[in-house]
Amino acid sequence: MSARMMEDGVYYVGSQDWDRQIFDELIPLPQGTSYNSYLIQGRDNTALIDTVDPEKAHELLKNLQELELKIDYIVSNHAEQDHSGSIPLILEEYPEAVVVTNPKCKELLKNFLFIPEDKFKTIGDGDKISLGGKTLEFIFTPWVHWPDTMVTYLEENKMLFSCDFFGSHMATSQLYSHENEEVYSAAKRYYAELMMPFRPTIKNNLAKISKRDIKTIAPSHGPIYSPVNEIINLYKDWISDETLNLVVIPYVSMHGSTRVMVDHLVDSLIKRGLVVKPFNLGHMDPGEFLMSLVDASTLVIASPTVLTGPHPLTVSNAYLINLLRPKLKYVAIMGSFGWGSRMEELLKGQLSNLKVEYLESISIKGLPTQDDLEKIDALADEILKKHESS
Ligand SMILES: Cc1cc2nc3c(=O)[nH]c(=O)nc-3n(C[C@H](O)[C@H](O)[C@H](O)COP(=O)(O)O)c2cc1C
Repeated sequence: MSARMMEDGVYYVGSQDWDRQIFDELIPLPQGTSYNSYLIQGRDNTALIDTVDPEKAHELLKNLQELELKIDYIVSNHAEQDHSGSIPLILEEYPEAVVVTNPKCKELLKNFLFIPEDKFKTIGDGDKISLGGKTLEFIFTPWVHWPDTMVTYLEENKMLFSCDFFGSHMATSQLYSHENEEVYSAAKRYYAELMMPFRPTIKNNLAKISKRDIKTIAPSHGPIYSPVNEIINLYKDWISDETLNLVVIPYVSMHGSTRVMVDHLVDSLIKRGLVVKPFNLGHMDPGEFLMSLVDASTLVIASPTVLTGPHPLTVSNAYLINLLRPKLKYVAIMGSFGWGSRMEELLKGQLSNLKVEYLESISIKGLPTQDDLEKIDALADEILKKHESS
């Protein structure tokens, strides 16, 4: 994508990555992604806000060359390489530029990219730099999602350059959220995959940045938000303690017995008026699964026993759930085994970060009998009771 003027003296100079399919070797990208970089031209000085993934450095450079401007400052909001990785190249091309960042980000940039000490201008929380008619304020937002994360506020334009905060993985020719409503679902996916563990710090930092009058939020991935109310309200909702009347059931079944249990539970919950989302861990979109955990009240993990413990797919997903710390209220474990199992004990040990109430587990030898199915109905009754009371 070529450089695009957003407002007088503010340009989009980033890159759309239409082809990228996976991020961090972990997160599938059904809509690609973008690395957003912005150029702000003041009367006296020019600042580049973040760069792009090194894979796309040539596009950033082309966009900057089109504009034929000098660069005095490269503001680095966050040291992760998808934003900072092209800084060394930009420093080579624009040797007069200095990297403006906070002390934590500076240390990381030195470690990741070998940027020399004399290339930095270190700023503190709330510090400002005037470019001449354009004033940049730096607001530290630690742990959204790394210790170094900060945002940059352009006072005159009421624009917040939020880096990963409010980001979405989406390649699109439509630069603004009002042109592409899909951004809100992509932003929820991004929140679920990256931001969910940082709910408490997001809460504080949202309050901190909300003290500014913000007309536009320009993140470093995905479309730009203008107006900003909808994304801010969605974030408030996601980080709140409120959960929905939703039961999420990740399951695995090798020979069908656990599957019979899951199918019965799904029917039983639907009959009781609950919303249910089953996910076959062997065939699911992990992003959809994690999005469902943003709002769910109850998680029921269903797995057969394999070599005394849960199936390895269950183990890896339980590990991820524990890291992401969704705001679940209730968890139940169920599954089929052959002769002896430690699945319940091992899974509970894996989920130690979750502040949840455990409902009674259901372990069944082989294929469920009529009695076993009644136990599953009793679990559905219990879930309904819990949801009604909370
Ligand atoms: C590779 C493998 C290892 C197993 N290990 C155990 C075990 O350690 N303990 C046990 O009780 N059952 C074990 N089983 C038996 C399964 O737990 C049992 O067949 C169960 O009913 C499978 O549920 P499913 O039909 O949902 O796959 C094992 C099965 C397989 C295929």
